[in-house]
Amino acid sequence: MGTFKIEGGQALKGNITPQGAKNEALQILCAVLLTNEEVKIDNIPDIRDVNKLIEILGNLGVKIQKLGKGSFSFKSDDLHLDYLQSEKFKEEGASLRGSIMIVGPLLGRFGKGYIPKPGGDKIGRRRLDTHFEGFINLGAKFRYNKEERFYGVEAPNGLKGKYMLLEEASVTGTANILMAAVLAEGETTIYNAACEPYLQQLCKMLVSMGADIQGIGSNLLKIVGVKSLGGCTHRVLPDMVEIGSWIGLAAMTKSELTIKDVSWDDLGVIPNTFRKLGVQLERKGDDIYIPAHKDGYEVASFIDGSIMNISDAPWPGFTPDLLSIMLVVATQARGSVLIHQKMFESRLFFVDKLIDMGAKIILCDPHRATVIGHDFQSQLKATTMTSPDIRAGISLLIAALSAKGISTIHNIEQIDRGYENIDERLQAIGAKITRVS
Ligand SMILES: CC(=O)N[C@H]1[C@@H](OP(=O)(O)OP(=O)(O)OC[C@H]2O[C@@H](n3ccc(=O)[nH]c3=O)[C@H](O)[C@@H]2O)O[C@H](CO)[C@@H](O)[C@@H]1O
Ligand SMILES: C=C(OP(=O)(O)O)C(=O)O
Repeated sequence: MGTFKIEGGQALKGNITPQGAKNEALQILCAVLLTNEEVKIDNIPDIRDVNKLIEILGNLGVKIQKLGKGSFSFKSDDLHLDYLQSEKFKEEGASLRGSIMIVGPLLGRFGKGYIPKPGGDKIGRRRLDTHFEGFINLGAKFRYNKEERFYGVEAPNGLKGKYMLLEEASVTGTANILMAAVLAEGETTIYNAACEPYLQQLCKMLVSMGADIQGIGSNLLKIVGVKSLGGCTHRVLPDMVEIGSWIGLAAMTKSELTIKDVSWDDLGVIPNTFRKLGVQLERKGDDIYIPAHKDGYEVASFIDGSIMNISDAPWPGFTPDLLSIMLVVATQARGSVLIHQKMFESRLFFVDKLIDMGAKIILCDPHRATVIGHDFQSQLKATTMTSPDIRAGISLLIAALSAKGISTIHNIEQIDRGYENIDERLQAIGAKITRVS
């Protein structure tokens, strides 16, 4: 189990450039399975989850070449599909969430796809029904081995396009069904599709490979299947959750930071949601400039004077992956705020650690926490903690960087799952953070 030691309480300063987006990279990498031609991808983040997926692709027989930092070429012209039945795959496929998205492209191209119950954060139930109902709609036969927790879909006679209304706008579910539908016969309609920028990016990549997709960016996708897809080049967007993490870090440590090349137009409500907590940020070209919040930041109130509420919703709503960061930023705001995590059931339990550090938080139930901000009248106190999931992990790291004294965070593999080289990048803007094991 890896550990960070963090000496908090110092203001940071400088520029930080966000990595390529983890959740986009996971979709895009799975799409390389759809063609036997070469696909070149730039701005792939060097993080644990992405590297694990690249390893799975390699074991499946994809020819992979590293062209430079974050830049890879993939060629899926001679796949070893028998790997999908191996014990090795059962272990490797189960180690991250993103691996689930190999099923759609494999089913679309080869008429069969398999996956063990995927991993990812333990943040409550994470059902896969939307994925498999979508494949069944396209004509696949579904089987599930309960003992081994191993899922399979098969369509030896190919897939047929269909109208479907998804039960929920699942991000990976939409990506998976879409990647199967692009090679199905006839027209598929996916209503209540997830439509976040990373899915739009996947759609654009598929179109550049020769797919026919209408409605990109909306929750109604119309796909006309094609016989085969060709190669393409694609660049991954900057990671909006990392960008939000750096905004939160700047506010909590009263630091002046510039976040470079953020692709502002793809950030949706993220900048304004930080403004609800009183965090000032300015657009400068495609950068975000955050001044040092010397006098702190004050929570806004609703027009009717009721308590501010920040909650998640499928895109274009506020991403659930930034709520833990909002919560930690709220601990030093002037005013109170209700954080409502609607999607996941067990993502707020980490507040215990913040309470230990002196934060004023009432966990109302597993989905809601009321935070009464300190307005920097009282600093959080350093402590020893263990990171339960990726976003709780980064939130605890931000808390530790703002706290007085030396904190220790264990299980930092959770943070490394989604943040590239985080210790060195934070050291470059003045943070006192060391990786001790
Ligand atoms: C690898 C990857 O890309 N992971 C992301 C992906 O996970 P993932 O695709 O697994 O998440 P889903 O979009 O399927 O659903 C997330 C959770 O929200 C619930 N739900 C979803 C849609 C909806 O309309 N109502 C609803 O309640 C689901 O029941 C589930 O508990 O999307 C999540 C939601 O943005 C993010 O937190 C994850 O970081
Ligand atoms: C929940 C997350 O990731 P995953 O879906 O990979 O567990 C996340 O990135 O916040």
